[in-house]
Amino acid sequence: MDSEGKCGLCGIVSKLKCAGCQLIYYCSSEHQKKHWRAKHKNECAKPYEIVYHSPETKLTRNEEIGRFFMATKEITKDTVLFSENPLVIGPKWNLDEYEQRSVTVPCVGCFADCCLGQFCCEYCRWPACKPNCPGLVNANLHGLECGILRFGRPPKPGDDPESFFDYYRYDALLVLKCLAIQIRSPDLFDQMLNLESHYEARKSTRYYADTDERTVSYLFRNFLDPLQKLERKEGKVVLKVCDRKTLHKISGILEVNAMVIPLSNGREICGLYPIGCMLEHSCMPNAFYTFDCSKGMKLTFKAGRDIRKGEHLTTTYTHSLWGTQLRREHLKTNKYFACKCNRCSDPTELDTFLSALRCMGIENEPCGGFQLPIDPLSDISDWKCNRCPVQITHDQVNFLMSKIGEEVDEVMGRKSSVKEFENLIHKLQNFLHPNHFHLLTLKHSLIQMYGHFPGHRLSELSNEVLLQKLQMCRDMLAIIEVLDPESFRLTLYAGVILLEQQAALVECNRRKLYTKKPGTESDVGTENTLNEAVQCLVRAKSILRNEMGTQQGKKLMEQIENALERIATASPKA
Ligand SMILES: C[S@@+](CC[C@H](N)C(=O)[O-])C[C@H]1O[C@@H](n2cnc3c(N)ncnc32)[C@H](O)[C@@H]1O
Repeated sequence: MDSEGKCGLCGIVSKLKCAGCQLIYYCSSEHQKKHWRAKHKNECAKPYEIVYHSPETKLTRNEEIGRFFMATKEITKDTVLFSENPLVIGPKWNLDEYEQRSVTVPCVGCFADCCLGQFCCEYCRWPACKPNCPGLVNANLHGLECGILRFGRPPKPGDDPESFFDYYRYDALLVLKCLAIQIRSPDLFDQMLNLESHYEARKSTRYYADTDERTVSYLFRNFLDPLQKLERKEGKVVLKVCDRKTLHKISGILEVNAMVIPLSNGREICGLYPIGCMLEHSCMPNAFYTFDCSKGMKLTFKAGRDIRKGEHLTTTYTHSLWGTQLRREHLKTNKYFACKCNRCSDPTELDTFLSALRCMGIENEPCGGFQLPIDPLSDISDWKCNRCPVQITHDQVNFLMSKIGEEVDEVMGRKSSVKEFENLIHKLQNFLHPNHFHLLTLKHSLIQMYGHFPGHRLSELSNEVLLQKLQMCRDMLAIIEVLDPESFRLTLYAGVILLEQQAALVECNRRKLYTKKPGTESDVGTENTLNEAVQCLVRAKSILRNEMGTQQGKKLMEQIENALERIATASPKA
């Protein structure tokens, strides 16, 4: 029987198919031509399609996920899925209190660090890195909002310093830039407003209240009210769409869709990519993206592993090394959905035990088992031991986790000593599974302190501590292998561990110290230790290949090359 499907343009059931991709049906060649010009020429032959849920396109509906990408054929690992230039880029829209009151701010032209009150754009007086920064006259950068910012009344030198922080709220700039898109292209503006904002759900949150004061009222008070006053006076309209609801909607769109772009100066900015943001979330995704800072922050999505026909293309919106409860809370609060992926659904998190707590047993007599959530997809689930009948309530788990979280943040947030890290790890091991994500965070720092901190250089470490460092590296890599089996997400994190593992192995070799063979109880000779060190570096080089656009990736690669050279020089046969 001939196959049939709904016409890509009008939805009538038809038999004629696009000869190129064999995926889209048409009722007539006229509709095929129209659809080709309007849309399909950009999609044909691509190994995926965007599945819409709008009534006009009559394609598969998925009310919960909304629009998403689906593979229309097999896709092999590393295939470039698409590249896209940003619709808009700008300073981060979500600054913490410290950032809101910093005198170092991003240049409005190029986002380089600059000092409040030093240089500025000669038209709107907003801070710039230098008076002739090329970004100031670039229509896609500062050109977008400069005309509106000129309506403001900036503070003058000698004014109360508070008035500078209050006036130059650069976290509101991205919202203003998005609003200004309508001046350049009403179509692009409509496309932007068509992105998901979760406007209704967001209305009852504290983000809405914060945005109302910090961004919406601020923009009207300083720039948009004066602009609208002039529009009324002169009978001309610059911004056809300019109301509080639209600004809130744009804020929601940024919250749900904007991507964070790390710059080489260490600063982070945000970009909106209307195609890129269509990928749905999974805590075990199959695709990843990189930014090319030399090409206007062009985004490129690639397949992280082989993807089967019919699979949704997925990326991660949250932190892969957080435990399930934290990831799900983050997604719920910031992206307004409850993740139900395989990893979230499994109490053991794919046997990593990343969130597991030690069971205290009956009458504080530990049974050796671990407490895991009974229903990991419920926000109020109680937990039960995987060995004895003891259960603990959701409130007890929450209380313990928030106390532990505070202690970890406190130690991580300042220049803590090796001893302080060691002590906290020692203490938390009484409550948490050795793989618990809080312990991983602390151990990832500690392995970088062992070998580098004064008094703890490699040659100064005792044999016991050196072997401990090696073991921590091996344990962490084993977890990463489960959470990122194809090595495309946790690459910098893993690269650092591999480099440290290599350093520990080289030192073991120098001391003629035998190490445990991974996964067994037997020891490994020293010549194998050096081989293992080289393998670590080779693996690190391979997994870092997609990080070469980042400053951190380049720096790490340089350290890896140097380490390889050192080993080759010291032992030409290794
Ligand atoms: C960046 S947008 C993705 C595009 C969106 N689906 C659309 O139609 O505009 C993120 C939103 O998509 C939905 N979403 C993404 N991944 C999801 C998932 N795994 N489960 C449920 N909803 C998801 C949520 O509504 C989320 O706030």
